[in-house]
Amino acid sequence: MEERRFCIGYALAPKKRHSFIQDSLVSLAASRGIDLVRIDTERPLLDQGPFDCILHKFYGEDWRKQLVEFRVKNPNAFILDSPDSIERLHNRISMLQVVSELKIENPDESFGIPKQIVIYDKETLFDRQAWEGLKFPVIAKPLVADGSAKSHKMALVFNHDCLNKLKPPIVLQEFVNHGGVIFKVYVVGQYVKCVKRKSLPDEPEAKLGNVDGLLSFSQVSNMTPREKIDDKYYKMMQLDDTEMPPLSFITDIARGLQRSMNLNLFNFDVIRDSKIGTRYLIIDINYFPGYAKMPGYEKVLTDFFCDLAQKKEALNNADKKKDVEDKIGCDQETRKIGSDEDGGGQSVDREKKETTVQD
Ligand SMILES: Nc1ncnc2c1ncn2[C@@H]1O[C@H](COP(=O)(O)OP(=O)(O)OP(=O)(O)O)[C@@H](O)[C@H]1O
Ligand SMILES: O=P(O)(O)O[C@H]1[C@H](OP(=O)(O)O)[C@@H](OP(=O)(O)O)[C@@H](O)[C@@H](O)[C@@H]1OP(=O)(O)O
Ligand SMILES: [Mg+2]
Ligand SMILES: [Mg+2]
Repeated sequence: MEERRFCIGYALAPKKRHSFIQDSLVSLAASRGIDLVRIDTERPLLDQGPFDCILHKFYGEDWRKQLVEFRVKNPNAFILDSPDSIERLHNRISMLQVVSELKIENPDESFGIPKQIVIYDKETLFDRQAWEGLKFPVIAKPLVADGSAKSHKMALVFNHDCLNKLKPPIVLQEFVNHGGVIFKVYVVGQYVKCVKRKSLPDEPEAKLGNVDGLLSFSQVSNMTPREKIDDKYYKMMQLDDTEMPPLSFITDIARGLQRSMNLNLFNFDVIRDSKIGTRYLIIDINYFPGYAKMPGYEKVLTDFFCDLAQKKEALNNADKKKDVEDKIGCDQETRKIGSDEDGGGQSVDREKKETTVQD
């Protein structure tokens, strides 16, 4: 009998394609019956395939429409992840709202988000009342987090004097001292992996020198050594000495977020408050992050794809069984109704299948 293969079409921007689709991943997946096939986003999706699953980090109205059409034609295929679920991560307020709504019972650790406000216009930026309760330094982050270079442009703000340089809409988030180390938690379906990365130093104003009230930066944890804000500081930093957060606590948060956001592929950034060593703050959530930086990413992703293949198989089998049952049911009905034409030709109203994968 011919081997049944599971075909995943991927639609990724060039940068992501180069980092994620590595030979090591493609060959491991292929050896376990999974084919990774590039989707040509310049051509209609429905002209390509067939695909059992679509993996995408690609935006735009046209792409959304194409996914809707694909879903109608392929109700048993998976779309990772649903554009509606991803959408929430494109706004830094809605992104962290899910964290605030999350309830996790844990006697030893607590979690939340830093104090923050959203500013839509210059006028409000200078309105001291709007700042009430917010302490300097703050980090100004673009409200929109759509993956553009602009959306990663941050600024550390130390006082009111340089507010003119900020461009709303922005989120102003209190800077929390956290020992210069950030925890990145990668989620792939049920899999959760927490790693350490370098971050901004505690008391940045003192550590980074005279910074004129405002210091701009972008993607600190991705920086190459040449770009680091203060190389001496990073040399001094002993990343290895930093204790990891309790894994079960992090896993609980990851699973909670996954459930409420209905996403399979994301990561989130966590910092530990230096003042309250058991308090963790979630500062960022990213859709389809740089998984290739995760140790052993090929196996993790391949295992996840294999799980999908099994789920798809189960769906197909359930459909086949239903078809047989319907056919039998239908034949009996036809026999009962006799010559009633409508009775025999009824189509089955199929249960709407979710394209995201939940256990
Ligand atoms: N409230 C905060 N307190 C202290 N440091 C922070 C805070 N918010 C952000 N940072 C630092 O700034 C960096 C960038 O912030 P953030 O993660 O929100 O930006 P991003 O551009 O969305 O990052 P990514 O590349 O992970 O998508 C963080 O990795 C962390 O080092
Ligand atoms: O490749 P992309 O453009 O998707 O970049 C993503 C980047 O992954 P990369 O390592 O592949 O650059 C991620 O890094 P890690 O959190 O894993 O460190 C994170 O910075 C995301 O925010 C970026 O997504 P964006 O916010 O820009 O959509
Ligand atoms: Mg981040
Ligand atoms: Mg981000």
